[in-house]
Amino acid sequence: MDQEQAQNRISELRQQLNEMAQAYYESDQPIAEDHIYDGLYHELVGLEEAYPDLVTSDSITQKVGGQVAAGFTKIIHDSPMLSLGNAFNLEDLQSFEGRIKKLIDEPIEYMCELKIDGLAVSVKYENGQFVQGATRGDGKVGEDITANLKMVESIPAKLNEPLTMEVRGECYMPKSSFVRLNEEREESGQAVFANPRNAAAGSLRQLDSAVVGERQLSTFMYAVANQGDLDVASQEQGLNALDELGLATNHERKVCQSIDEVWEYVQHFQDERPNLAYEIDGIVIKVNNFEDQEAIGYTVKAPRWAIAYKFPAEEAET
Ligand SMILES: NC(=O)c1cc2c(N)ncc(C(N)=O)c2s1
Repeated sequence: MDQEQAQNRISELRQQLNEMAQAYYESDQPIAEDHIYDGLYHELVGLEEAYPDLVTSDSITQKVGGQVAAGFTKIIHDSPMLSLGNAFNLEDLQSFEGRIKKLIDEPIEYMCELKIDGLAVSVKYENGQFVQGATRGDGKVGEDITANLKMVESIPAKLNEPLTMEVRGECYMPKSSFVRLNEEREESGQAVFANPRNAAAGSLRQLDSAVVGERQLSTFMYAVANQGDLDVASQEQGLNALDELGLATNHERKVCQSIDEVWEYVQHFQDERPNLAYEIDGIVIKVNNFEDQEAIGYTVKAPRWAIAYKFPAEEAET
């Protein structure tokens, strides 16, 4: 089923379910057997999970007992969750370095990290306790998914140190969990997810956090938004500190001394991609030293000291 077919079926289901609900809740004259209503409702929930872009706040699945559920409360991020500029070849990476060298005299060290194909999340700790989880949203305003992120095992409820800080990372569904989930959905006649990223997004948008617990989601944390109590001078030190605190980071990272070395890393993981337990869609390359990052600065929507190398789209499997 493609997105258009899904949209049509979703509209049909919403129309039918709204009529049934109105008859049931408002005129107390059910016009359909409960099991018919439940079947249609179950199909709609499955379709909306598989196509999170088609969920609308007025959908009956967002209502509890007849009125629109609060859904997720909005969270204004303390600092914006920025996007990344893109590079598509070695020349783009060399141009990236050229721009930086105009601003920084001494030799530049890069940190290369796998670009995880999931959902960006913000996780806040106060005195070491997990207190709030949010989606990226539009970068400035996200959704409070604290209850859902509490169900993600790799996000510790308590850090190894009583620190107050905000950490950001990617929540993803491992490939094996994605395959198993789609097999289960296929068997129960529900729409399958197109890819692990949609499956993670669909799961984290669930109002019922128990569902999240069944989905084997995981995370790789990759940035400290406000260093708070953390005393680190580089991305490398920052990630090592997150490891020591008990947070999950991705260990395929590498400090590189030149763009040529970055390019070798990029080529290696372009080949390694099918063997990873999770989907990646590129490599994130960052200036390692935090003082250099501050000197290089930001554009309106992205850091100048980082870039995302995007892998070419995979050939369709023949
Ligand atoms: N939009 C962003 O800033 C980022 C997005 C991602 C991503 N999807 N995966 C890994 C990293 C990383 N290791 O920094 C980043 S950074």
